[in-house]
Amino acid sequence: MLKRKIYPELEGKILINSKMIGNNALGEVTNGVDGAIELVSLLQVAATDMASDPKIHSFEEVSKHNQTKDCWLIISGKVYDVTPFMDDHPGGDEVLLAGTGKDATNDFEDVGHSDSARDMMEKYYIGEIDTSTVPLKRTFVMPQQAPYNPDKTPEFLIKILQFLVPLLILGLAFAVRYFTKKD
Ligand code: HEM
Repeated sequence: MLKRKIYPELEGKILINSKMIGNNALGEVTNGVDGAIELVSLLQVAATDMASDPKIHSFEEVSKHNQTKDCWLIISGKVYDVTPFMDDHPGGDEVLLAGTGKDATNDFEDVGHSDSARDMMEKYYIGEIDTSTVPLKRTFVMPQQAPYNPDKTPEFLIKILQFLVPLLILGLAFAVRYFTKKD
């Protein structure tokens, strides 16, 4: 018969992607067959809990964490608290800070992060983003074309001058000729 044992010390610190962390807990549990079975069920419960009940954060809440000492990022619908990673990020803390207050997925993907960088993210995962609270991306709107200007005054004036100026020159030429002939 199975002897059920409870491991309160395991609570909240056992699972990250099916890998157990915490040596004490692992040692204690694997010492006995009963314990191992219990551990499996504990892990299953924890895994189910984690999978079915991630914390949902609103965009507004996440956006408030926008400092070096308190920095949350939204990447691919997930929320990461990268505060402990600020000093160690190979790309520097400034790019991480610049990724706050928005969906940083494109920033993250544009860099072409390695698989090990992606594995690392699990460490900082703190929940999902409530997508309905994320403001729509600002899309480029073509500026309205300047309305057609029906006022053709300058063009009209130029056309008249183009016609009048040669006439004036011609008139002047005739006048000069006329007066010089008289002399
Ligand atoms: C949880 C989030 C993040 C993690 C765990 C992470 C991790 C890493 C790691 C491990 C590298 C080294 C290269 C590699 O292995 O790919 C790296 C490089 C880099 N990261 Fe991140 N990163 C994160 C978010 C971001 C974000 C949001 C940006 C914004 C643009 C960014 C920008 C960069 C840049 C520019 C480099 C290149 C550094 C270089 O090669 O000169 N990272 N990141």
